[in-house]
Amino acid sequence: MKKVGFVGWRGMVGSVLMERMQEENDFARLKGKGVEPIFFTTSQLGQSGPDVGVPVGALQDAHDVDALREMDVIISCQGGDYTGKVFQPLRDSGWEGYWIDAASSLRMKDDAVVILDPVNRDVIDRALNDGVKNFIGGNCTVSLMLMAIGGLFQQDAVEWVSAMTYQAASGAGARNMRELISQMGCIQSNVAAELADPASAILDIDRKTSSLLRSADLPQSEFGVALAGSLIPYIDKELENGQSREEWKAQAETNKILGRQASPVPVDGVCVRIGAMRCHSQALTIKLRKDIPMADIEAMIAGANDWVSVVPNHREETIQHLTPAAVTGRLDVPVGRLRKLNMGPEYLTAFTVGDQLLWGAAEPLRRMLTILL
Ligand SMILES: NC(=O)C1=CN([C@@H]2O[C@H](COP(=O)(O)OP(=O)(O)OC[C@H]3O[C@@H](n4cnc5c(N)ncnc54)[C@H](OP(=O)(O)O)[C@@H]3O)[C@@H](O)[C@H]2O)C=CC1
Ligand SMILES: N[C@@H](CC(=O)OP(=O)(O)O)C(=O)O
Repeated sequence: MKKVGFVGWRGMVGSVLMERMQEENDFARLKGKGVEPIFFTTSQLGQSGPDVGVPVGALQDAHDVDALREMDVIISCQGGDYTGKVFQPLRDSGWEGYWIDAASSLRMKDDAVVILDPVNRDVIDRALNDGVKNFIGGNCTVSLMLMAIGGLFQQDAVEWVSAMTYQAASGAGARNMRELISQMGCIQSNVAAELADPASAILDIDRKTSSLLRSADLPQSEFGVALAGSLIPYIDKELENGQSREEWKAQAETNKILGRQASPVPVDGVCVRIGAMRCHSQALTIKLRKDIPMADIEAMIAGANDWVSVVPNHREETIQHLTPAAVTGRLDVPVGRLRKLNMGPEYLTAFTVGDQLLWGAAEPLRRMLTILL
């Protein structure tokens, strides 16, 4: 009997993975194929495993290399620190199973493939043929950009892309999502009396709110500053070249996913945290290699995979279908605001929204497991 080990299954990304696997009946399918799921923990050793519709044993120790060595496949949503501690000792012990990971630590290693199968199934299949054993989920923003405009890359129509992002609180973690809502609540309650009085002066409301946004009274232990009523134009660590690490990932991971590191397409922009819950949005400026008619561009984009759709570039359709509120919790990746820019017929703009916990994190891992088993 084959064994799949799950680590990090109760965290935010792991919970979405569990939800998706149950929605798709994956555990029953795996059971039918003689595959046993084993659940690991870093903090709840011996407690009962989750209810996933098939019997699972007690939780095992996620740091026990001997227990991990029994697995044919390990899927980790536990985070980069865990991968840093466990992955190499496990490989050094001679373990030859498949390692599937949500964390970024191993993404750029030569013996790892960044997985996004609707976009790079060919790269994944080649790697499997070549005996590659490490399959790592991509950065959420990059994966969602490629789900959206992968069709243009498929046709080699893209000379460069600039992605200006609007990233949700969930990308920073569960505690940050809670803090965003707490900030919103705090802002509202600070001016509740004025809001209840239609005669109150808007500039008084604004003054009180602005002062709260800059004060220590606003909950900000996670973000360090206000996100609600504001934004944060910096995500991840600072690099010496002036990019944030999140911005650096755009070109590095896009080209690795596409298997074109030898002739990379330049991708760059500014990554910004905004007060959305779990959908990342991106405004893209795309320099095409040549002038392509809009109808052909829309067909290339819409035909690339089963989840992308083109939203007509009209106000009503846009505000109904191209927002985090509309897309959250769904696998759909709408792309809209498509038009040529004043700069010339090779300059295309687009706006896209995607759930960063689904295609941005859990779904590529789930599908990789399905490819393997
Ligand atoms: N957040 C995101 O948007 C994305 C994250 N990733 C990557 O995925 C990895 C995991 O991220 P994320 O899911 O946000 O991490 P979480 O912090 O939500 O979960 C990580 C681990 O924390 C432990 N934990 C401790 N207390 C709790 C609690 N109360 N509820 C749930 N879990 C708890 C769990 O381990 P245990 O059960 O062993 O105690 C859990 O597996 C990271 O490497 C991240 O970089 C990748 C793409 C997007
Ligand atoms: N950095 C992303 C989330 C994330 O975890 O990215 P990565 O998997 O590349 O570390 C964000 O904040 O939105």
